[in-house]
Amino acid sequence: MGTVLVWRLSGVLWRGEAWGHGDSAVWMLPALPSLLSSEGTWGQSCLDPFPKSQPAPGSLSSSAGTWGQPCPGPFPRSLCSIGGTWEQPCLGLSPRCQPFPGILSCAGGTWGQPFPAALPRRPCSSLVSLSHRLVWGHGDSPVLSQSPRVPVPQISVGTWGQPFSALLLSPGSLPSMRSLSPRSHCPASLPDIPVPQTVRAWPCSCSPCVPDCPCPIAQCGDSPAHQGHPHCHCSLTQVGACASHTSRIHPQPPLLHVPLWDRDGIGGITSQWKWGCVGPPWPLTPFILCVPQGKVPASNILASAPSDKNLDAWRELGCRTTHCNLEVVHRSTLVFLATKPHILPGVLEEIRPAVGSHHIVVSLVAGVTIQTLQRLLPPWTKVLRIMPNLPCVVQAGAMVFSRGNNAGDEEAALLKSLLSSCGLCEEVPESYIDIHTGLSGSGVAYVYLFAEALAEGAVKMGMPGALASRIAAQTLLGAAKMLLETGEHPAKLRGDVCTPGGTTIYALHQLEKGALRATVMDAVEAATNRACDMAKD
Ligand SMILES: NC(=O)C1=CN([C@@H]2O[C@H](COP(=O)(O)OP(=O)(O)OC[C@H]3O[C@@H](n4cnc5c(N)ncnc54)[C@H](O)[C@@H]3O)[C@@H](O)[C@H]2O)C=CC1
Ligand SMILES: O=C(O)[C@@H]1CCC=N1
Repeated sequence: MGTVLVWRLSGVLWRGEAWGHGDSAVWMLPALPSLLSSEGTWGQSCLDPFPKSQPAPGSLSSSAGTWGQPCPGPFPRSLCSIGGTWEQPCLGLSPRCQPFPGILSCAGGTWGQPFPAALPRRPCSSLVSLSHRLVWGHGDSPVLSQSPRVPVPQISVGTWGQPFSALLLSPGSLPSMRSLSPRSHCPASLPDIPVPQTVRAWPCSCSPCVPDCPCPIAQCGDSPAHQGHPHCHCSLTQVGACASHTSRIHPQPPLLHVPLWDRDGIGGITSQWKWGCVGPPWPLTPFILCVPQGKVPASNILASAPSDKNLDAWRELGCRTTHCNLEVVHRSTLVFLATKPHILPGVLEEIRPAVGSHHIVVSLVAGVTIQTLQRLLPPWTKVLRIMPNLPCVVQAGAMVFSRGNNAGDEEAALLKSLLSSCGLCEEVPESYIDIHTGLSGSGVAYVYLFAEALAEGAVKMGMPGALASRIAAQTLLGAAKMLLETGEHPAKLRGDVCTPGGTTIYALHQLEKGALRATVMDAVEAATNRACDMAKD
């Protein structure tokens, strides 16, 4: 339990209860909405440099002291996160704070227990929005289970590395731990999360050490993208030759030897292939997953979502479903991410500990860049980003995709081969993906609007609505088919329709007066910009 203390803050004397652990002693001031440390705010961006000594006698939680006891010595830079326990001095590198909220005790560790794996070294996050989740802030990571050893007096809403909210809950109002856990839906039989078991130097090529290495990323260790970079061929000997590398630690991918897939060459997928889909919209994803084409048996597809809303429809197709995202990752090798964009970071944080080097993760989430996906997933993850459109459902879709650092020709060819049955599928530079979203992913909706308007015009002139809709759709289909089959520019085909002085040119005149062309261009631009902006949200 914390100690009751009087503390001077900004010239005002406060009586508060002090408690804390990890990088900072924390002064919990009942009168204030946040947890304040003497040199900062709990959970806010770390002070840099971090104070090396405790600010006052009676402060808490040093490596040598215990919770709630005065600190007998200098404050350590941080408590242990690699190779030791929370309440022992750090044995290795320690991050100052975790950027990702909600990671459970650093991928598998428990409160007061040794951590099984290295933690990612990343800068502290700046002040960002609150997580929706309730967490215990502790040490370098939020912890979702109550420590039996440390009677933390309060829980607050927030996450490590992020500001705590004004709300402090009393112990009596604590929700049950089960409801706090993102894994609460997971079956008890779920295998252990395969966290990396070893920590050793990863072959790397910091430019000061190995200037001729083709790896383009200079800042080894500080850049997640560097770790396991496919173009990095330096040997461990070279790494060892570099004094500045000896202290660098890179996580290794989990040592899993799961057969990837049985196939007869690229694209010859057999029924062994295991697909997973986290956050499945209906009906787009199952059709992208080739269920109707029989490329992948429905029973090999496992989809997860928190509610049954969309899952019912998946089950009707014969797919398996679960409410546990981790289960999808555990049981699949190809994992599609298809949640709404704002949900995705939380989902990545949840599945991250289970992602191994055998997984191929394909995101179809609009606006979320490969860089973001790679940052939020382990450094060895093979990431691809794809943007489909709704007509994939009738095998007349238009898709583009790009690959991340670890995805090679094989993964790209595999994806293309599988998804080609849903329509056009092209690999493009990533910068085209947002444009494709504006042109085609969203573009389908503009065309539907146009189809609706065509039909309504006909209804206004006296045609029954159902017939008008069918004719409008057939008109669009035929016009699109001619574009594709003749290869002509649309302006040429439009000219072919216009009889001089006839009906079409009168209609086109009206459309030009309504600025149809400029409006549609504006629409594509708006959707593209929105996709770019979503990446920054
Ligand atoms: N609808 C379309 O035509 C296209 C959609 N997309 C992308 O597909 C994604 C889904 O879009 P919508 O069609 O609006 O989807 P939706 O709302 O139909 O589906 C989202 C799914 O995510 C599930 N979900 C919510 N929270 C979750 C969690 N924590 N874990 C796992 N699943 C969770 C929901 O239950 C739902 O099944 C978006 O990222 C969008 O950008 C991409 C291209 C086209
Ligand atoms: O409206 C959206 O954000 C998604 C992306 C493309 C189509 N629908």
